Amino acid sequence: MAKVSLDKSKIKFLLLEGVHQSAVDKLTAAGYTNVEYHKTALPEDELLERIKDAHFVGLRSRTQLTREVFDAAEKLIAVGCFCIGTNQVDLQAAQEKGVAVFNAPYSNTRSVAELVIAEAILLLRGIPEKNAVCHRGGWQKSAVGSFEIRGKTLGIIGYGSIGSQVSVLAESLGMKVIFSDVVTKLPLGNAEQVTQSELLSRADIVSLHVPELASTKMMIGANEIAAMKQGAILINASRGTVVDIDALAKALREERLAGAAIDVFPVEPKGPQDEFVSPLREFDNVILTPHIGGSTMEAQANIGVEVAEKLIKYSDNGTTTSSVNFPEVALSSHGNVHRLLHVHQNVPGVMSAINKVFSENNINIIGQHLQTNEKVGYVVIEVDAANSETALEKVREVEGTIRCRVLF
Ligand SMILES: NC(=O)c1ccc[n+]([C@@H]2O[C@H](COP(=O)([O-])OP(=O)(O)OC[C@H]3O[C@@H](n4cnc5c(N)ncnc54)[C@H](O)[C@@H]3O)[C@@H](O)[C@H]2O)c1
Ligand SMILES: O=C(O)CC[C@@H](O)C(=O)O
Repeated sequence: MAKVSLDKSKIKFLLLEGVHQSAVDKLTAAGYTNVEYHKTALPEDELLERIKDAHFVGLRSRTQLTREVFDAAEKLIAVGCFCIGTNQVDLQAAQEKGVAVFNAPYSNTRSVAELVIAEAILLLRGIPEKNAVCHRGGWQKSAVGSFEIRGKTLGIIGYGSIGSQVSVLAESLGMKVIFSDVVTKLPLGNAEQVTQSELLSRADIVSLHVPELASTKMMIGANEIAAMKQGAILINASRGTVVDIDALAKALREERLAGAAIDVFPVEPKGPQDEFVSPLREFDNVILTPHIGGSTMEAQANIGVEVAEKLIKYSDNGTTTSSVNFPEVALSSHGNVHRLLHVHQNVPGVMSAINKVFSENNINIIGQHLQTNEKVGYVVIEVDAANSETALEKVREVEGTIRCRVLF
């Protein structure tokens, strides 16, 4: 019988943006030795070239996987975002091509939460300006404008994995926490859910922890900043599209806000060779960081393992648990049977056509696992080894098929 399950050594992993070595180690230990590793994001033309024969791609926040890239990526099976955000990936295009996308939803959340708390303390004490003055030879020894965070009100917009951890840390330091979210959330500790407008009017520090969505684009603009307390502080470690930077710069220039900490920007340099351009560079009372909220050794090592494991499981046995765009199927290893992984448009008639292939060709189905979302169906069919090649050939012809592969 012809070999239809791809040899592991032929499965190409394209890893970009310096994902942690732990990912490479995991892949290698699992038998995936064909790993092409790049320390940076690739220029678009090079990405289009390198991704052509890749079965898996791993990236962080700088690589844009557009529809054009998916069109070029003829062999792509799955994408691993070695981070939380998946806004850099055209999830719709991925789904239409039958490409599963995975991320690491928790591994760097503590790192972001710690940074936010540190920034809140530094900004309330006016440390960024005092530090800048010292560097220039000055000596601003004064308590004016310096405050403890104890007793102050922290307003968290987006009470998810990161927002809720910031909440717990802030309360442990004696802060009062209020939060707003589009979903009703169980408050941790003594935190209180309020409307966004109430939050803006009450908080001494506003910290943003929402994902990049059409609904969060520019959600903090001139009106929202005007609604904040005089002398309040804004922290954004979510996504650069969430805040109107020009409106923020204006409020800082007018001394409406006492300071800000911004980790993410509408346009971020592609790498160290590019200049970081922002109207916020002029302010000593703004902490500017190069999108490193989640960049700690602990977080990156954990992310490397977590995402590599998800890619390995999908490659080895078809499991899609926790994919962000794909129906979730959890499978154990397949022993002696062969496993067909069939991705199809979720329209009436596809499953009956697939099942007809098996009955008409007298192929016994040993096991079948089906999950769907509104666009895509993912069915895993276990068959006897002797029948997998015929089954693969026939189900590939079923109308509505997006892709199909076999594992053994
Ligand atoms: N700076 C960094 O390095 C860094 C690191 C990790 C994550 N992030 C960013 O932080 C974001 C949040 O991460 P998370 O793990 O807490 O995500 P999460 O999905 O756990 O939480 C997001 C929360 O925002 C809420 N939300 C969505 N739209 C909202 C709106 N319009 N108003 C109020 N709440 C809204 C959601 O209901 C959810 O509770 C990520 O999507 C990512 O973009 C940045
Ligand atoms: O590592 C990165 O580039 C992105 C980190 C962060 O924004 C995330 O979404 O997890």
